[in-house]
Amino acid sequence: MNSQTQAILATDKRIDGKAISAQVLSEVAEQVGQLQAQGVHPCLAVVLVGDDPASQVYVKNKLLRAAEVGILSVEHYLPAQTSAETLLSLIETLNEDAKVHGILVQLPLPQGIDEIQVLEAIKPIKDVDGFHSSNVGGLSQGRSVLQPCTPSGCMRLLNQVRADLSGMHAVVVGRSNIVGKPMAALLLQANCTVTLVHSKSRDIKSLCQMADILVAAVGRPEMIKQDWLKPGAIVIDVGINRVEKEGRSRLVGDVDYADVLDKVEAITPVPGGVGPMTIAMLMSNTLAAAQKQHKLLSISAIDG
Ligand SMILES: Nc1nc(=O)c2c([nH]1)NC[C@@H]1CN(c3ccc(C(=O)N[C@@H](CCC(=O)O)C(=O)O)cc3)C=[N+]21
Repeated sequence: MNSQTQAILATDKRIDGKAISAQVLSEVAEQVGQLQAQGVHPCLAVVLVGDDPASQVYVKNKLLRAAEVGILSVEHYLPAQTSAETLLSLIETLNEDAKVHGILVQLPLPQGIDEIQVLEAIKPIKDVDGFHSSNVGGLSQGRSVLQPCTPSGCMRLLNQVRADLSGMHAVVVGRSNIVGKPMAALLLQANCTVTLVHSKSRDIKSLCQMADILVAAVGRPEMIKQDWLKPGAIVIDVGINRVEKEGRSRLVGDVDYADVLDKVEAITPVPGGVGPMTIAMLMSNTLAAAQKQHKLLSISAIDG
């Protein structure tokens, strides 16, 4: 095999999150256009507390994507010392503002603010992150509710490789409320056998070796190597780790991409995999929230 063929084969295995997110965004843009024609202008409110530089970059990217698909946005930047009362009263104002369809409070919040209390204050129908207990519970019951963006983006990427995931063994590494737990719920809904692995699990490596689908969401740079995988596994890498390599700052995932590439059927790169999908699903959720608030979408289970 010459190196060019090898390169093409290698690219074939790469699940192109950038391209797939562009597809999602163009579908969203089209539907936003239809809503606008009916006089509804979908609008996302983004709240950022404090001055974490990574959060500022993420928020900026979200606002750029919103503008591209025709979703309006309002930004609220609050200082790190903001009290819980001030933040809660802003959320109340946004809840009551009929022009605002989606509310996103960027995480993590500064220390001293109770994250759960803040997320619970957002009206479930405007909860485009899917973090309110009503949406978390609805997801676990298999109802059609607003779903967390990163896991739903991962499902979209998986469905690009296989339309039907029934009976596959999915191993999710990491049990966060934002990724691991909702990811397990979505995979279960797609009829996978699901193993949720975490820091207290015994023999993590051999659990990973059982995976037809491996979802890595632990935040440990390049932890997963070739010998952790079953041949032909499908790998979704949620990790975004900034590391110093050859004197430069680079982003790497939780999976050692170069090491595992030969062994997998398909794998998401970092960057250009799950990250762009997360933002695309946020736009899709904002559209769905606007449709629902104007009774143009019959998601029976999302209520005010
Ligand atoms: N309430 C809330 N909702 C979130 O969805 C949320 C959050 N808080 N806090 C932080 C995390 C992280 N997150 C990312 C979104 C896009 C990329 C992304 O687009 N990444 C690019 C690279 C970006 C870069 O170069 O840094 C990529 O992977 O290709 C990454 C990370 C959303 N989050």
